[in-house]
Amino acid sequence: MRCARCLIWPCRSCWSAATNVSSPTVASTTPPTAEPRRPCVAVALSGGRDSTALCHATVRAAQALGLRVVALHVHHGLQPEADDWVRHLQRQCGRWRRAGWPLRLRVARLTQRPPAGASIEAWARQQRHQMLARLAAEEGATLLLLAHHAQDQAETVLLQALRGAGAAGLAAMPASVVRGGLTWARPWLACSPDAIDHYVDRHGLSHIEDPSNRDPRFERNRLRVQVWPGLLAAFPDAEQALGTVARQAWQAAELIDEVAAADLATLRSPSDGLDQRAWLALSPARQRASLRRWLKEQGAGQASERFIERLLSELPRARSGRWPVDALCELRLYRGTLRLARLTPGNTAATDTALWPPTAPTACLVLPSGLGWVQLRAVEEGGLPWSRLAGSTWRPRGGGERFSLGPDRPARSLKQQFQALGVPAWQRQGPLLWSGEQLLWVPGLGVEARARAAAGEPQLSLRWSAEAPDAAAQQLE
Ligand SMILES: Nc1ncnc2c1ncn2[C@@H]1O[C@H](COP(=O)(O)OP(=O)(O)OP(=O)(O)O)[C@@H](O)[C@H]1O
Repeated sequence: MRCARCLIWPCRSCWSAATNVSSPTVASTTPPTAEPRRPCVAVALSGGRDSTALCHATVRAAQALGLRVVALHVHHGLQPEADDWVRHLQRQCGRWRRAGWPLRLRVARLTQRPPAGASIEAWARQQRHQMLARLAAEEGATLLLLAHHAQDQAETVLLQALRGAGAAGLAAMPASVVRGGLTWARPWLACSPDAIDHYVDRHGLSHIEDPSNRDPRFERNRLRVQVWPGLLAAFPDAEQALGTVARQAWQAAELIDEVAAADLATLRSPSDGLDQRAWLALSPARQRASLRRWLKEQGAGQASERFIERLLSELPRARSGRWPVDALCELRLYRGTLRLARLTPGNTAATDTALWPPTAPTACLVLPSGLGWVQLRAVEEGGLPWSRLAGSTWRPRGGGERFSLGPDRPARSLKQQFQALGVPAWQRQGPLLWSGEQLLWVPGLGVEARARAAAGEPQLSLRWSAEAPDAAAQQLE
């Protein structure tokens, strides 16, 4: 029997190491099922080709090893075909179970909807991961398998590179990571999709085709359809080479993090702030790394490259100051110590003022209340007057708003105008800019006719996006 590291068929020692299970009597929690208490492996099963193959291979191996398998499927409630997929999985898993295989299917349906302005892809991923972790815990599984393969990994490296990511982003998806007691593993991360195809054909496996995998609104699909075939034709080894980039970036990221941790041990003030003088004594590379790690430890998330560079240029001369990190927190320098201040709902006004209205035309700004990001650019005509920004506010679409495309054109509903201009659905979800009760600007439609700047007046154009243009590296997918 081949081992998981050699792909497709796992061996007893791999399962034992990954599940941390040394004897069949050990199971972490009581499963809500009448199954005998055998160690349990969970497989994240979308129903697509790869996870179907992984589930099939896992159950075959598990049967020989005396393990039980639970296939976890998350119904996002976003696509009309999703109910059919569940029925397909129930039939398929039912057949395998009747054949005596130690398999059980758990399906969970998400009841929440993505908030207005959020990236649907990122929201679905985050919700799916939460749900998978919960179901795995309920089933007593300490190992969860995902079916990403070498091409998925290569695509992730490329996408991260195109976002300008550093080592942590280029490290792409880890082959295995432990979170909250659950090991998330990708046993096929070095496996080519052709090998999976071959496996699917050999075992005559049926699987679903998710039409959203071809939707060009998603950057991964554009890369897969428009770029990947040409790239492989010109560089046949691209998949392996990009996999190597990921592994090397992972090692580099680990090293950077270790150095940062050691530096932080000497930089931290007694109140968990950052000592400005000690920090300034470091080399710029170590300043960057320690600042990033400290911000992450403080709960500020992954700081953007732009933000770190700004601090590196401004902190050496600063005696005091405030730097907004995002809508929820800001960095404050006072008496030589940097601290992260969390802006609670009671004092978010401070954040809003810090972030909006902006003072420079080239900024990329995070909007308050998770409404996304906006980029500004000075323009000569057809823009919004700078003077209109004072006192302006962002609000999600409420329904009933009317918008006029030109001075002599009638005001019509946003839906009609979006349709008239062929604005894609994802752009219609952005927030609207208001001045009191006057609508100023709408993503995809632009400046409202009555708000447009006169010739010669200083003016700007706006561009909205749900995600930060240099979005932070996603470690899980
Ligand atoms: N709805 C879901 N429920 C459970 N697991 C999922 C779901 N969607 C994705 N996954 C897991 O995440 C992996 C990667 O997701 P991705 O969206 O790239 O795959 P897919 O195109 O939906 O299907 P597949 O990888 O099975 O061909 C899947 O292989 C699967 O293990």
